[in-house]
Amino acid sequence: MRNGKAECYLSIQTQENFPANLNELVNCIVISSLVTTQRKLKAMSLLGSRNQLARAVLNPNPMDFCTKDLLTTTSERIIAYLRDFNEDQKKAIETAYAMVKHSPSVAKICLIHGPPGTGKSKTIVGLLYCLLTENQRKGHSDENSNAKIKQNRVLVCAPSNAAVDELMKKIILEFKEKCKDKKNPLGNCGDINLVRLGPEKSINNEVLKFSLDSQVNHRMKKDLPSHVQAMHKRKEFLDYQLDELSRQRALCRGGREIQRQELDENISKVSKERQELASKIKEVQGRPQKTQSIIILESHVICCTLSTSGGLLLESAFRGQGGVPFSCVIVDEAGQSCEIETLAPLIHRCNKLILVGDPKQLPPTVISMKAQEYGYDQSMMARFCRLLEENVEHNMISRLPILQLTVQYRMHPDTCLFPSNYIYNRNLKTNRQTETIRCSSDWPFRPYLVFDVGDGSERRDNDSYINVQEIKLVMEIIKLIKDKRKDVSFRNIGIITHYKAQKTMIQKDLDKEFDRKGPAEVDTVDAFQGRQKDCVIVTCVRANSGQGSIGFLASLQRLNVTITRAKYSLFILGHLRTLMQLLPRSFCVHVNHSPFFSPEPKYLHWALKENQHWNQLIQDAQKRGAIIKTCDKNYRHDAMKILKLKPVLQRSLTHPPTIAPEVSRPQGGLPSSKLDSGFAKTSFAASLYHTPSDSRETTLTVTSKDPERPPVHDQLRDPRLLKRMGIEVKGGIFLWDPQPSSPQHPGATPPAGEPSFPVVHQDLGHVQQPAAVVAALSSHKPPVQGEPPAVTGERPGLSVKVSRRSVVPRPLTPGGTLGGTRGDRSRRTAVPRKESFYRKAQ
Ligand SMILES: Nc1ncnc2c1ncn2[C@@H]1O[C@H](COP(=O)(O)OP(=O)(O)OP(=O)(O)O)[C@@H](O)[C@H]1O
Repeated sequence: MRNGKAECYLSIQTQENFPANLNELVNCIVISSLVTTQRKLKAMSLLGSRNQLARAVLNPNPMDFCTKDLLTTTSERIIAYLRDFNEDQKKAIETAYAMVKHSPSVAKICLIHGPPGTGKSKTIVGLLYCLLTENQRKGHSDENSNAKIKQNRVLVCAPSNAAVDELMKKIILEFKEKCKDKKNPLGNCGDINLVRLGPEKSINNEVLKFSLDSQVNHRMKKDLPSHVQAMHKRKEFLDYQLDELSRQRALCRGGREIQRQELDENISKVSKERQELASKIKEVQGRPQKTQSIIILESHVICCTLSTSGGLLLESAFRGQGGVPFSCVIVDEAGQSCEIETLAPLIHRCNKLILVGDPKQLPPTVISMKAQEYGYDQSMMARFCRLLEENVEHNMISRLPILQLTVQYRMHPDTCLFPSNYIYNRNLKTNRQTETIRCSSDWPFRPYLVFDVGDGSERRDNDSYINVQEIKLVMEIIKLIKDKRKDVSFRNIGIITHYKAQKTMIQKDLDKEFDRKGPAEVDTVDAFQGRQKDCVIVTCVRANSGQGSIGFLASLQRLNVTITRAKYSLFILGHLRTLMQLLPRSFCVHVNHSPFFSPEPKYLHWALKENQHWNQLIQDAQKRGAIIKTCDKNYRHDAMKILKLKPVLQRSLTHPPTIAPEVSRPQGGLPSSKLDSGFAKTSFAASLYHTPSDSRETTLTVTSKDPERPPVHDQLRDPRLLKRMGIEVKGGIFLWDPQPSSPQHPGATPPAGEPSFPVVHQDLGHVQQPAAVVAALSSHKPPVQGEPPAVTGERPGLSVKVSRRSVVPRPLTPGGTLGGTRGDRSRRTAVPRKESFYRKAQ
C-alpha cells in the first residue's frame, strides 16, 4: 500500500508479437487464480514422498480397503451412542473407527457409499463423535496436555465450501447437544475444539464464528493491552461514522453542491484516519500467524475444502511438530471431487483415508472437454469403486470392501422405487418411519407422477433451451399446490430444470404470478445436488420429436440427482416421445448418408444408449400407471391429478421389502391411480410408438431417406455426453464402450405381452455390432438378464432385430421399499435444509 493505493508487481510472459520495450499502458484482467492449480500440482508431486497411501492410490488392490469383517472392539459407551444409528451406519462407523484406532500404522482406505438421504453426514458425525470423545474428562485426556501432541485430530474436507458448511452444521449440533456439562464445555464446540479454514467471505454465516479468522480476532482482542483495545474501539467508531456519512452522501444527490463537498471531505478525512489506525493496530498487535497456528494445533476437528487442506496454512502450523498431525482424513462428497483434489489432504502424511460419497450422483464439474477426455472428471472414489466391482466380477474377491448405506430417510417409497431398482440394484430401502410419515394422508398430493406434455416443443435461446408449454403446466401445478397448502413456500417446493433459459423464464413467471413472493425455488439440477424439498417439479424441456437428442439429460447421474430430491411428491414434466426415443428412423437414415457419420453403425448404438435411462424411467412409470398425458387445453384440469382423491393412507406400508413382488402395482392404490393408469395405458404408449402386434420378432430395416431430418452433428460433438454414454472418441473415431455406465436393472422392464409397450426396447444384443464393438464386448463378463447380451457374429449393418424376448418382464420388487448407493454434493448450496412444514403436523 502506498499513498492509499494498492501496488503490485506483475511479471508477464508473452508468446511473440509483444515488444519488449513497450511504453504504453497495458490493461490486465485477472481471469482466474492459479492457487488451486498450484496446490493440486504440489499434492501430486508430494504424494510419493509423503504418504504411505501413495501405492494404494496409484495401484489399489482390495487389501488396501477396509471391510466389514475388520475386527471391532467397541466400548459400552460407543455401543450406547450408536443406538440412534441404523445397522449399516453402525457398521460403517465401527469399521472406520477400528481402522483408525486399532492399526494406526497401517495405510488403509475406507469407502462409505451412501445413496441420497441415507445419512452419510450422520455417519460422519457419528464417527467423529466416537473418535473424539474417547477418554474425555479422564486423567489421561489429551485435552489438557500440550496441544501439539494431540492424537485425535481429524481433518474433515469436502470439495466445496457449501458442502463443508453443511457438514459442519451437523457436527456442531451433535457435539453441542452431547456436551457432558453444557455450562462448562471443554471446547468451543461442546467438548471439542472445532475450526473452519478458508476465506470468511466463502463461509456460511451460521458457522462463521468457527472460522480461523474470527477465532484469531477474538483471541487477539482478548489478550490485548488496554491501549490497543482502545484503538480497536476507535476503529469501530470510525467504521460506523463512515457508514453514516456514506448514507448521507447517497441521500443528498440532488442537494446543494456545497453540502456534497462537505460530506466528501468528511468521508475522505475519516477514511484516512481509519486506514492509519488499521496499520498501527497491525504493527502493535504483531502478526496473527502465531495465533493461527495455536488455534489449529488445539483443534480436534479441522474443516476446510480439499483445496485449502493443501495450502500453506496447515503445513506451516504443523511444521516442526513431528509425527502425523491427524488420526484420519475424512472426505465428504468424495464422488464429486477430482482425483487430484482428493490428494491434497494427503500431503500431511496421514495414512488413513475415509471417502464418503456416491459416485452414482453428479461427478465433479469439469468444463474442459480435453480434460474430460483424460478422465479428469473422474473422482478417486468412483475409480476405486469401479476397480473393486471389477474384482468381484472376476471373482478375485467375494465381497466388495465398500461399506454401503442402504436405508434412506428422504423419499416417499414410490419415488424411491425407480432409483432403487434401476440405479442401486434394488438396494435402497425406505426407513419404516419415513415411509409412514410420507404415506400419511395429511399430505394432499400424490407422490409420483410423470406428465407427458405432448404438445410441448423446445426452443433455442442462445446456448440454452426453453419449453413454454412445460412452463405453463408448472405454473398450473404451483398454483394448485399454493391453493391447497397456503403454508408452502420456496422452502418446500423446488423446480428443477436442466436449462438456464428455462430457469430464468420460470422465475419471471413466478415473480409475475405471485408478486415476487417466491412460492418455489427454481434451479438447475447441479445446484440441487445434496438438497431436498417436500415437493419437486422437474421440467425436462427437451422436445424435438424428430431428432431425439436430450443433451445433458442423458446422464444417468444427473437423472439420479433429479429424481431423488423430493420428500413427499415428485412431478416430472416432459415430452415423453423425445425422452424415451431409442431408435428414431430418420436418425438412422442420417447415419447412413452423412459422410460425417459414415464409419459403420456405431452411432446407431450411441443413439440407442443416449435415452436409455429416461426410456426405462418412463416405461416404469407407465407400468405403475403414473403417466398423465396432457396438452395445452387440459393443463389446468390435468394438474388437478396431482391431488389424492381421498385422504386415506397412500399405500400399504411394505417395509421391509421382503414380501412377494407385485407385478403391476397401481401407484398408491388410490382411485385416482386407477383412473390415470387406465388413461395412460389406453392412450399414451399407443400414441407414442407403433407396436407391431402380431410378430414375435420384428426387423426394422433402416433404409429410407428423410429429407426433413435435421442434422444431428451437435449431438455427437460433445465428448462429455459421449463419454458419459460410454462412447470414446479416438482420432475422430467413436468407440462404444459396451459396459453400461451404471447398472441397468431389469426391474423396470414391462410386463410380458403388455400391448401398449413400445416394442423398440433395450434389446441391444440384437443390434448388429461392428467388429470393434464385438471384440470389446467379448472381453466383457457374460451378459446378465437385462443387460445387452453378447452379440452375434453377423455382418454389421443397419438392421435392428427387436425380439419379444427383450420385453419379458421381471417382477417388480415389493411395492414401496427399495434401495441404492450414494454420492456427493459438491455444488451443494449453503442453504440449510429446512425441516418439512409437514412434519410439524405429525
Ligand atoms: N439413523 C437415522 N435415524 C433417523 N434419521 C436419520 C438416520 N440417518 C439419517 N437420518 C436422517 O436422514 C436425513 C438425511 O441424513 P443425512 O443428511 O445425513 O443424509 P445424506 O446421505 O448426507 O444426504 P444427502 O443425500 O443429502 O447427501 C436427515 O434428516 C437425517 O436426520
